[in-house]
Amino acid sequence: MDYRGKYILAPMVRVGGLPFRMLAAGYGADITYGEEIVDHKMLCCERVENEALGTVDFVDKKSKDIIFRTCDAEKHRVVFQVGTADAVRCLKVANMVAGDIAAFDVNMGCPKSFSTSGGMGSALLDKPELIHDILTTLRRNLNIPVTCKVRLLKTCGETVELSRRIEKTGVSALAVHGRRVADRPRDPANWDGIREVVSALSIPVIANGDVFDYSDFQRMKDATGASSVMVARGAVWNASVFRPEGMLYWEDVKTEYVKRCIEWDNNVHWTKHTLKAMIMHFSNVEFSEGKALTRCKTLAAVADVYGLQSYYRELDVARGGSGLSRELLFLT
Ligand SMILES: Cc1cc2nc3c(=O)[nH]c(=O)nc-3n(C[C@H](O)[C@H](O)[C@H](O)COP(=O)(O)O)c2cc1C
Repeated sequence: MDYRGKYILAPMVRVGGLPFRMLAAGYGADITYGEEIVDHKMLCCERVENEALGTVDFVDKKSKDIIFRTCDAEKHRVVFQVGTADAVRCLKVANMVAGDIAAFDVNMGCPKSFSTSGGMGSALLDKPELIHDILTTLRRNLNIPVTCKVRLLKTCGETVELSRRIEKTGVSALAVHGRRVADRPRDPANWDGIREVVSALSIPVIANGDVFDYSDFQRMKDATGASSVMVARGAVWNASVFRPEGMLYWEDVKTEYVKRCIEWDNNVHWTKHTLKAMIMHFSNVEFSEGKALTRCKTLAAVADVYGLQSYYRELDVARGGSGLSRELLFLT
């Protein structure tokens, strides 16, 4: 995987499933990260080849929930992001997925308590020895690129020092979210802070924070000197942010997203969550569309809200009545 000159879909919990990644890639995303998945959760999974859908699924052995779904078409660009605080567990997860992905990333930036309370996410930023242990273990044992994603530390000097230590582990790239742990999403991302890291390192740096428009990708590259640029919220609000020709109307992008969810038989709860995140930016989930979505219990019902019931049925028939048709049985 070459990390230079790439426009990248950021990891996003409950958003970055296969349908959203394929949607973003269709609009031009070069690399697409999956959502962070905690190592313990992955270790309860088994790898299943889903012939009806043409996907590889990592399925929880007990609940049968699909924890990670991918497919051949994205194998060269999908990055699996793990939440971990332990090198051995992390390597076990990496070995499970390495044959199905392009690169393996460790989340060192999440400030949410569900992550930090387990010593994961941004809690790792205070533990450079553990970071070293995790990254060198992965590097020694994997044949695919290993990367990590961090936030800025309290001072520029601290961020640069940690970034240099990370570089020494042999990672292929470092993603830097230009906010500190205490910053809120509404606080402006500190592009100058990212530039300091870029100046100090030789490996590609992926700059992240406050890209909302296609022109922002180049603006951020120019301002930071970063090799590549990553976008999160801008992509949720309109995944066609990756289109060089300009963004498409957000309602049309939303309908395309529903089609991708039907195509890849997405979990209905995740589908609704992402659609609501899209709606919230431009409108209000208390309006009729949001209320109709809240009532949906199946993907077929979501398809109905967006006038895609025949699309849903066509795909189901084409698959000879697989996972989708099972869902329809519940409806009748
Ligand atoms: C809905 C949502 C979910 C996120 N989940 C993750 C995640 O799983 N892993 C991660 O490293 N960062 C996660 N983030 C942080 C983003 O990847 C990104 O660093 C942050 O939103 C800043 O980029 P932006 O200004 O383009 O939104 C998430 C952000 C959002 C909005």
